[in-house]
Amino acid sequence: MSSSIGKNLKISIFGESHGRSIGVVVDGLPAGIPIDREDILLDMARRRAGRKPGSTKRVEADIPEIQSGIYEDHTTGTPLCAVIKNGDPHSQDYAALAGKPRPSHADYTSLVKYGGLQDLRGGGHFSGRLTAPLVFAGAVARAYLKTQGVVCGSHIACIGGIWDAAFDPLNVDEKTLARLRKSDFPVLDAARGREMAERIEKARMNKDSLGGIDECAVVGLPAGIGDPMFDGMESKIAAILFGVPGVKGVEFGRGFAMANLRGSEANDAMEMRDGKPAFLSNNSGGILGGITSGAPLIVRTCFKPTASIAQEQSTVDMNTKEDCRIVIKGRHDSCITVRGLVAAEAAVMIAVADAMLEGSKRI
Ligand SMILES: Cc1cc2nc3c(=O)[nH]c(=O)nc-3n(C[C@H](O)[C@H](O)[C@H](O)COP(=O)(O)O)c2cc1C
Ligand SMILES: C=C(O[C@@H]1CC(C(=O)O)=C[C@@H](OP(=O)(O)O)[C@H]1O)C(=O)O
Repeated sequence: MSSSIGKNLKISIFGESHGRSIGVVVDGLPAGIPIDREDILLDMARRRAGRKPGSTKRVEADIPEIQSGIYEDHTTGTPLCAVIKNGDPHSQDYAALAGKPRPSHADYTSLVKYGGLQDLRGGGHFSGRLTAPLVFAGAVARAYLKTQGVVCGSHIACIGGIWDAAFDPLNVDEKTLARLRKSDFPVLDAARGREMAERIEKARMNKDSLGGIDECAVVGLPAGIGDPMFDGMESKIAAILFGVPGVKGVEFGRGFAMANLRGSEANDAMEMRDGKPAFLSNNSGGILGGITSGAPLIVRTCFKPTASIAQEQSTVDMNTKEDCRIVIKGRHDSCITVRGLVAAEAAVMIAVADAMLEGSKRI
């Protein structure tokens, strides 16, 4: 099933952007995970549209209504279902777009696949709105990871050519991760953050959009989590990340920059420190052979510029089979990277929790 994923922690996301509601079923959670409602709501609020730079003006409460799986603030061990209402759809914004695919949204491909039977309002099931239930599932995964001493956080690494400082890949400070989680525009260097926000506003004024990169770190992971080949940490994480709408690239550690390094520069040398193996660098991003090394896991996610821009654009009329021009009305993010960060972080936490819930491979 395309909107379901996971081996040990299974998630299944349902709904359409302008339907009655969206939601998720999370299965495979152990019983007894303490669930702090406020902490879940913090992640929901971080993703929610609003006054964040680059955000759509669509106003949704994004309060998950728990249907099952949590009792007296603990997981019960049975399937957890949460439903999130859609309260503010403006479906009339999409009426003029019927049969005229927005360039670089999923309109064309979904029309071809479903023959026009798909719900095109607000992008339907393809909408970034579906990351609200993903973020809920991620927040539950966060609660499980907390019981294991594992913490995850992110910052905006790059928007519109402006780069934030990078995480120190060997030593990601948990206090910094906590601070970033409380910020509407999480960056390590505030001045760079202001420049990014200005670029987003400039793009919006020019009826345009911007892409960007988010950097996520997972700390406290023991060495030895994950599996080789197709169930490796990179595969698991990337599989969920590429399910987030707008994601076009994922890299771990030094990622694509590794292409231009020598082995002597790229290798993460080791030494014994206080009787334990330790790394002198972390270019591998905490993963070797698909298995965690014990160094922080570092993953960067590239979001494309939002497809729905306000400029007039060329497309085709699928009904008349003629070229045409469209002007997209409605409320759109001018930079997905800002709110997408929370969805990317959720994807990483779900994948890591899935791997941690795998049984031991040794007697
Ligand atoms: C949080 C979030 C918000 C998004 N907001 C918009 C938006 O307002 N307008 C838009 O055209 N695309 C938006 N997107 C991206 C589209 O949903 C996405 O580009 C589209 O479904 C096609 O999928 P693809 O880009 O992965 O191929 C958003 C994505 C996310 C994760
Ligand atoms: C609703 C959300 O984001 C939406 C994601 C989105 C898209 O095409 O992905 C398009 C817009 O939808 P609409 O046209 O209905 O306003 C965004 O507002 C949300 O994140 O909660």
